[in-house]
Amino acid sequence: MSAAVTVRVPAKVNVQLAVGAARPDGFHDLANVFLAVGLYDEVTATPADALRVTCSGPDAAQVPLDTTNLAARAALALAERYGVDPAVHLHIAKDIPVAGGMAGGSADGAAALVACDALWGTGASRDELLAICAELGSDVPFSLVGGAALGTGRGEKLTPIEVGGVFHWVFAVADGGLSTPAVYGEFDRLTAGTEVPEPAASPALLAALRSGDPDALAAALGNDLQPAALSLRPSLADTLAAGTAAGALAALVSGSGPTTAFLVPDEETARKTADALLASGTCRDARVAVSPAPGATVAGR
Ligand SMILES: C[C@](O)(CO)[C@H](O)COP(=O)(O)OP(=O)(O)OC[C@H]1O[C@@H](n2ccc(N)nc2=O)[C@H](O)[C@@H]1O
Ligand SMILES: Nc1ncnc2c1ncn2[C@@H]1O[C@H](COP(=O)(O)OP(=O)(O)OP(=O)(O)O)[C@@H](O)[C@H]1O
Repeated sequence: MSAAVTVRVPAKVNVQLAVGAARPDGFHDLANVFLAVGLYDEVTATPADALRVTCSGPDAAQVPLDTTNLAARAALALAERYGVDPAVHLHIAKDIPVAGGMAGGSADGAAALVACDALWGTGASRDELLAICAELGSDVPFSLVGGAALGTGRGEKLTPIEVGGVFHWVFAVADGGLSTPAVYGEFDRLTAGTEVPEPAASPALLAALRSGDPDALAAALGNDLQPAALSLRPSLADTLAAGTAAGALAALVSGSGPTTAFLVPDEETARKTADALLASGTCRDARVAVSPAPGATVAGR
């Protein structure tokens, strides 16, 4: 057995993000329908003299390498809970857009947790790992489980959702990121003085996922953070329009943005839509991916 563990972990898109009013703790109750998509980071954990994080990939310069990195925080949380020395080198091979609303940091947190658990033989149960994930961030538990799930509470309480087929997506990567707290703050500003309804999962959306029917899913997609992301980054409207004109069934902001997501009927339309988005000059990159994708999985050791 080699003394290194590599874990592959997917990005996510929120096919429904229903946001309630701000809670006293500053978080928002959600009905958050997560779908894991096949864009992956890989985290490799290797024994070392001290905790160290490195990162490779086109966006690596934007990733913090100190203990604010969610991968480092995951290793520290696991080590503390099981009385292990957290001396580990975590290398992140980053392919998920950074600060793009696709849970890239959360993915690395979940992957590091699974990798360190395997490396250290802590024997943590799935529920114990999920509890650590929830402490690290609202999106982290979903990065661990993957597939599709409804997240309630602040998004950390998961119920698996059945998906009856493969969905094809294009993701337009924007220049620069958007801060998740800033987008929730803008949601609060835009909804101030209005009655924000209790968030609830859409039965039509759940049925569309179950049936695997992309037209039905296109009709049911929704993101309550989209007006806030567009308010902070008005140019995203041009990206949404370019993807729709290129033949996407539906277009929406991915989570807190600024990545935009385009649901397309098949692989060929995905490639054409990605080409058209790039040619439109309204995004920095366009990535093709399928869903659902498996959660954090040991890929090699
Ligand atoms: C937008 C989404 O990506 C959709 O899945 C998530 O709701 C964000 O999840 P995340 O990045 O894991 O967020 P966390 O690290 O838990 O919280 C960061 C900040 O986002 C805001 N936040 C997050 C989750 C939530 N349900 N309500 C919130 O208001 C809070 O200001 C919080 O301080
Ligand atoms: N491993 C990591 N990879 C990327 N960013 C990280 C990581 N750890 C911490 N961060 C910090 O988190 C911020 C948000 O990055 P991330 O890529 O997770 O955003 P996001 O995809 O918009 O998150 P979410 O969709 O969960 O709201 C970054 O600007 C960075 O400072």
